[in-house]
Amino acid sequence: MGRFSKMHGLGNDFVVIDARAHALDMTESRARAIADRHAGIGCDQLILIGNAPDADVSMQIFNADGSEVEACGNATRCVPLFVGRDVLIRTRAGLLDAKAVDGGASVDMGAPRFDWDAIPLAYAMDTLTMSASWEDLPPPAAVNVGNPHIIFFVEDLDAVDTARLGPIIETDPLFPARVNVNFAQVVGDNHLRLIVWERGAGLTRACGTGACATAVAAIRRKLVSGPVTVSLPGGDLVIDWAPGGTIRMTGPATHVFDGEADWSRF
Ligand SMILES: N[C@H](CCC[C@H](N)C(=O)O)C(=O)O
Repeated sequence: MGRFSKMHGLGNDFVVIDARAHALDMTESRARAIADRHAGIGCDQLILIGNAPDADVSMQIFNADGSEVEACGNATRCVPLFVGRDVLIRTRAGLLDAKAVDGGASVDMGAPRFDWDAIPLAYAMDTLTMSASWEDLPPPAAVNVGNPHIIFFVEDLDAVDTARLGPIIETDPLFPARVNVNFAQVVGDNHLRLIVWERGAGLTRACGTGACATAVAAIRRKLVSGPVTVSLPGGDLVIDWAPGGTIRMTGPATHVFDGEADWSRF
């Protein structure tokens, strides 16, 4: 039997497994089965905490569709709560410094990348205002914050059919690794509203890396100035970034319950 913790960041929910003492072979199909909300435990992402030679812990991230990915902002904020102290985390996107703050955590998410081949895109293009369009959406921006994001700034977020447009854009051939799709509305000099169709998970109640990417793109386009409050369906995150620097994300982290499971059954 193996223990797990059910946790979330603003309703973006996770099954967190401590694999430091007993390694667990996680495959796409096993991750998908665990994440299944009807036949499994249910989560947007599955998080495996392990050992790392150059950090306090390692973190592996699997989307609900089983795909292993580079970064997850909301889960990163849960790690200090899960481990019980501030931690340096080794991820596929690099080393992340996560410190517990009242009710959550503050994380240095590293520096954003903007080159077309760092997003990645299938061919060269300006990523501040892309020469690509989908239906009547405005020209987007693209940012890599460890994982790939495209950001549309719209006049009326409630008028956008995010559930229909999200999967179309996520799987567009312009994105060889697929993409997380961010729909944002500027609501103040330091305030954005955001809805995210996540690669490999669909519409979630919050996306930490999406909030980072969207705040960075808005600052680059001079639509807002930092620190930026990003209001997602599940609640608010505060993102601070200045050109040339790293991104600081601060927000809640919640432990819901612990459980036990026989992983061989998945
Ligand atoms: N769906 C993302 C991973 C989870 C990101 C999100 N849950 C967050 O809080 O950053 C991807 O495929 O890159």
